[in-house]
Amino acid sequence: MAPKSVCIVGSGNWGSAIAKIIGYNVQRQPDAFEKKVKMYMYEEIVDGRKLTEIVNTDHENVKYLPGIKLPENVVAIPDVIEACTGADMLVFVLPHQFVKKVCEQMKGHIKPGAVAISMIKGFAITGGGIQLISHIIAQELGTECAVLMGANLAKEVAEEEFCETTIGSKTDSTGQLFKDLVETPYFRVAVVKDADTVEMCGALKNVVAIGAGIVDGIKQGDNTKAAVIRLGLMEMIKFGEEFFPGSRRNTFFESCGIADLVATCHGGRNRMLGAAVVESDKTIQELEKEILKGQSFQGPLVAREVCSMLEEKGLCDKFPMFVAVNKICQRVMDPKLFISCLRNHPAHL
Ligand SMILES: NC(=O)c1ccc[n+]([C@@H]2O[C@H](COP(=O)([O-])OP(=O)(O)OC[C@H]3O[C@@H](n4cnc5c(N)ncnc54)[C@H](O)[C@@H]3O)[C@@H](O)[C@H]2O)c1
Ligand SMILES: O=P(O)(O)OC[C@H](O)CO
Repeated sequence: MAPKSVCIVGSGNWGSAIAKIIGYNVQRQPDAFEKKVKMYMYEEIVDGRKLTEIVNTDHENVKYLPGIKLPENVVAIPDVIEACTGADMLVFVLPHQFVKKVCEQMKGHIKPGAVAISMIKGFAITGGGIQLISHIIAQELGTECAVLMGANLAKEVAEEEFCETTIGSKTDSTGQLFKDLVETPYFRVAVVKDADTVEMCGALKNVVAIGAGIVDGIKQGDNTKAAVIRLGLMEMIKFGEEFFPGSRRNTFFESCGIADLVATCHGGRNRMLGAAVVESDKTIQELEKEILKGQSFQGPLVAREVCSMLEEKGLCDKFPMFVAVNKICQRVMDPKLFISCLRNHPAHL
């Protein structure tokens, strides 16, 4: 079989870290993958130069993953149609709010038989309710779409610190193909079939991470944060029962579940946001700009998406932590009341 060509759709903090892995891995497996990896990059000017030009000349994404050299076979392309045309494998790694628009541009330009994977941690709300991003990609582009989620803080992965991740794929062949593309000695991949639960975990942990940050902001310690992680996990399992029936309990014990909760609740950007919301009066947008300098917090948007579904279904009482995080982000609840929400959690009744 001819080597497969790969296109990465996205080039932020995680997009660049995964591009480093893929760029090296395709070189190690020339029979399986084409050497050139195309990476769609949303164009912007950094220090008077185009970011694509910086990446293609200096081989570093100075804005989103500074200090990390990218392999020279990763080529940044500002036109998503040019980037995806002819690709056999599409790796989606954009902040979730941009996915629909980018897919609309790609529609009609996808190679027949191409397969996709989503590394995006979020949901979309459509007329039909809450939707998984991988389902949107599959519907829009007519491709199979697997997912990859895990305890994977981008900087640590880019610095080659050991971690695990979970690929969820309904077919073994696609799961294995993407495992071959991304696995390294420091980035270990488990493949499971329960893809929807894997993806749901990746999205919901962003909300719990804000809760962990709120605990830091109100100066509570590790016991309280552990309670947030545990109660968050309970709400994630409950959310699966309500919205994604058939979830397997074991999936929550993969890297995409408990491990990502632990990592994000200690070291993630959404945790930082939770603390900042307590410590300052600024809006989420102002905090995003100030703290992340162009990167994106996914948690507030996911909290809003989740709570709009819970309200519609009359389920808010069963998910007090998700609801409280959303209200605190919306500035309609005093963060000091977060603890009473934990104290009165239905898991204690
Ligand atoms: N950063 C991490 O540690 C990490 C780890 C695992 C998963 N994730 C997930 O990966 C996804 C992508 O996150 P990230 O960290 O790579 O991105 P990021 O937070 O660095 O986001 C910035 C990216 O968005 C792009 N962008 C801005 N405006 C755009 C537009 N209008 N259209 C298209 N793109 C636009 C920017 O060019 C940049 O590439 C998210 O769902 C995130 O939850 C992130
Ligand atoms: O920095 P966060 O909070 O977006 O989390 C990053 C990753 O999802 C951690 O696995």
